[in-house]
Amino acid sequence: MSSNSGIQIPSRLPLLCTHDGVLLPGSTMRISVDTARNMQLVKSRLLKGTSLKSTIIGVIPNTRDPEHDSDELPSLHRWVCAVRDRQTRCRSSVMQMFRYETFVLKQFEGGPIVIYDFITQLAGHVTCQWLAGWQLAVYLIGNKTQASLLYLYFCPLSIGTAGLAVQVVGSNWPKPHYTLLITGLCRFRVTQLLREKPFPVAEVEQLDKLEQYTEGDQADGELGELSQRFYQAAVQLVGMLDMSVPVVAKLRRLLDSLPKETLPDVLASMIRTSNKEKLQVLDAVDLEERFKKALPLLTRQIEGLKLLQKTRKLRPDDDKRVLAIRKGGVFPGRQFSLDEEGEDEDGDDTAMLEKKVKAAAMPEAALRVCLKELKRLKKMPQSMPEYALTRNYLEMMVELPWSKSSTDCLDIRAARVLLDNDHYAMEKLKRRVLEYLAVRQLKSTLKGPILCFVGPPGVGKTSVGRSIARTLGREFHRLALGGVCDQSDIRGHRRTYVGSMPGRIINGLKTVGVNNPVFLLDEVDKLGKSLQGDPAAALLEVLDPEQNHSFTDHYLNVPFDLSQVLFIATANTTATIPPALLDRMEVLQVPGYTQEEKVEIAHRHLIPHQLEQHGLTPQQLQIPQDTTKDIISKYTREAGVRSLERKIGAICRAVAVKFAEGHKVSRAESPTEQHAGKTGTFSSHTSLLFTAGITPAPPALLQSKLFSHIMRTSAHTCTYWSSISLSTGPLRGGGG
Ligand SMILES: Nc1ncnc2c1ncn2[C@@H]1O[C@H](COP(=O)(O)OP(=O)(O)OP(=O)(O)O)[C@@H](O)[C@H]1O
Repeated sequence: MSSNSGIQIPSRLPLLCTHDGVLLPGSTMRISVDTARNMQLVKSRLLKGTSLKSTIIGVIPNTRDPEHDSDELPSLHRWVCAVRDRQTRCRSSVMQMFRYETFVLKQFEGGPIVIYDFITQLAGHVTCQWLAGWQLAVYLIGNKTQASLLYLYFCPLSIGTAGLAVQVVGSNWPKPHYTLLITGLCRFRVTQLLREKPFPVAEVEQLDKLEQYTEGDQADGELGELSQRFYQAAVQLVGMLDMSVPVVAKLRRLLDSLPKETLPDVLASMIRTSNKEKLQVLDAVDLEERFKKALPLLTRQIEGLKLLQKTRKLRPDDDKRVLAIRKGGVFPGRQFSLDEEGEDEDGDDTAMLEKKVKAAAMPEAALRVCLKELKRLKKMPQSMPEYALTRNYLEMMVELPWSKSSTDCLDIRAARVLLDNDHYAMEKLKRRVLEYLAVRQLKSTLKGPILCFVGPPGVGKTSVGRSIARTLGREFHRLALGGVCDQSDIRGHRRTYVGSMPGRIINGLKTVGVNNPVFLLDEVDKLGKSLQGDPAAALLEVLDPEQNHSFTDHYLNVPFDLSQVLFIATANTTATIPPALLDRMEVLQVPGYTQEEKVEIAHRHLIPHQLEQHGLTPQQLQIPQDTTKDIISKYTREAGVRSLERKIGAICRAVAVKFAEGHKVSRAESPTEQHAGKTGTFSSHTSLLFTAGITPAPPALLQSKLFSHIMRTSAHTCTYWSSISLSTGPLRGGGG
């Protein structure tokens, strides 16, 4: 503004009434324009005008509640009055009149008498939103001796800020609106409203003379002292901030170069102040009064900062909070505030995002795209729908593990032990996996092959995949491909689509946070096909070691190197896997288990696992091998062990119920206590079945449909069966 000497604002200004806050001279703010009048102003004045003058508009703060603000222009040119009998009527009746009994007063006598104390009283009762922005004058009319009758005269705040529209951005979403970036130049007073439609234009009187600031004549007397105190307070405030932040350093320099008269406006727009306080500063046409109004606000901010520094030691990562002042540039840049609480993220989040982009260690191509998007983002108003899309994109890009990988801790002996511990049998499969791991140990950049475990359900294909990840010390991620029939599930959507997202591969990488996890592509044989494309075809690129170093997800639109990812696929059959996909994988058949193997798997893995799952100890429940064999041969018919595990789970639940009930297995109740050895322990075949509600029934009963049904169903049913059995007296048969 200092260089603006000689600029005179036009004597006629179009008026923009805004709810967005109070524009003070020397500050810049964004104003959202969506009312019909304001839209008209933008269209016919800002967008059509060609001269500098046409970009200067008058901004009138309209702090009435926007919800209750009608399309009507605030009564700029009307005398709006209310009557109050000072003696008899209570204030609420004033309020009512204030709101509903307004009328046009044609004649009035006497001069304006502003009764300040009355205004203050009233201000407490009128919602601030409603009152603020209105200048209130009270006229005493009629017989001056009848002072009880008061006429209130309201006229809208006639002081506003002439502003230069620096940027106009329009959008049609969610409804047509413009966003203006306006820099405040000086105060003006509305002297006469010239027209109201299509947008208000008024005759104005310029209040702050722009050139007066540049003349440099030092004020003396009280004003000089006040301005010096204000300057020192401003220096103290800036000194409390982090000087390494560029905007703070710039502000410090500005404090010295700006004329002192401008400081109240500039500082009041930056520090934490309410709209009401800003209005008071705006209303203070007299410079001395303005300093007096703004100085307490500045002192309050300093005290607040001192308190904050006392209560909270600044940590290095707390510069984020200090950065909260970075609401853009300093005067005449964007309006910025020292608000630390609540909205610390908003203003500087693009700066944070930029930092994250630079720290993400992404390849050059990706970095270039990100920086370009970031540049666009900075220019975009936040209200634009594309703002959110671009932000989401950038956030996704910075979260991806471009060069973050876990270190393999591969020891073949340990791997063998681990695989043996996790899985019984499966010799062929384990041998091949060990070979694969051994080659990987020798050549860490091994490209392929991609292993595909094919076998019936429940034979441990998925859990071997998990074990491999554990053996390698890598992150594990399972992609369930069953039923996937849209290729964008794999490759993502292009960003032009509404609600676009990256594909599962990229999402999985984001979840695990490293670029070398073990990805288990579960059920590749159940991939579907639809009008949305063939996901199996999209997988071809992913699974081809020659191509997957530059896998391009449609959403990211930049290549991501998948060559470090270890892909393992599982399928129940190769018949439905597309040949091209099958060709890229090494198929390892995982056959079903024999009965003996199942018994071993049950006792080594499934029973301990189920006991742990049900909170039981091996002392509380021991399942004899005979029982396991019975369950395998008579109640499960499967190649894998999933249903066997379920049956063991059913037994555990039944036993858990007994223990939870504090059930003591007494001789009278349980004929099997002798087998159990001690009360509350279930170990023998008979006691086990008894406890699970599976009574050691005679062979005929064992074969019966009812018994099979019980074995197949829940513990609840089993308990029911138990009670029937108990009530029928001592049990016959059963072994142990
Ligand atoms: N050899 C084994 N040793 C130990 N546990 C096993 C073995 N085989 C299977 N299991 C167990 O069986 C359960 C089912 O295994 P898993 O889910 O891996 O089967 P799957 O072959 O992937 O089945 P599907 O084809 O239906 O996905 C798991 O709890 C697993 O631990």
